[in-house]
Amino acid sequence: MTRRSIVLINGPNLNLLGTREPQIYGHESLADVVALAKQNAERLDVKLYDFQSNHEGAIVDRIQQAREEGVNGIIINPGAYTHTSVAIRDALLGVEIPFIELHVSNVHAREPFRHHSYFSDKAVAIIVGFGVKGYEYALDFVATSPKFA
Ligand SMILES: O=C1C[C@@](O)(C(=O)O)C[C@@H](O)[C@@H]1O
Repeated sequence: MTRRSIVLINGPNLNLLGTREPQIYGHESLADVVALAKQNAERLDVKLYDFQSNHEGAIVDRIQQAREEGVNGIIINPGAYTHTSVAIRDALLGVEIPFIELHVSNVHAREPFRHHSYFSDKAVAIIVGFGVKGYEYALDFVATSPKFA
C-alpha cells in the first residue's frame, strides 16, 4: 500500500490567522496550525503538502499541480473565495481529487453572503465552526477514510 498524500490549501487572509478578528478566528497562527498538521501527518503516516495564497489563480494552479503529484485528497479553506469562486470549484472538479471544505468559523451563523458556498455540494465532507481544531479533524479523516484511499 502506498503512503497517502494530502494537500492543505488555505485561501485569502488565512495568513492572518491569530491576529485577524481573533473573536471569530481565534489566537492561533497559521504557522501553529500547519506545524501541528505536520506532526499529525507524521503520526498518521501521510505526506502533507501545505499551501496558502491570497490569489485565486495561484490556488487554481496548486490544485492542478496536485493531480501531477498523484495526491489522494485536498483539505481546502477557500476563505472568501468560498462565496465567489467558480474557477476554484472548476479546478477541484477538473482534477477529480476528493476534497474536504473547511471553515474555522460557523459561516451559517454569520452574514447571509457567507451562507452560500461554491464547494459544499461537491465536497466529501464539510467542517464548519470548530475553530482551528477543524484542521485536525479534517486531516484525521482524510488520512484514514476509504473515501481518500
Ligand atoms: O476568510 C474567511 C474564512 C472562512 O473561510 C473561515 O475559515 O471561517 C469563512 C469565510 O467566510 C471568510 O471569508
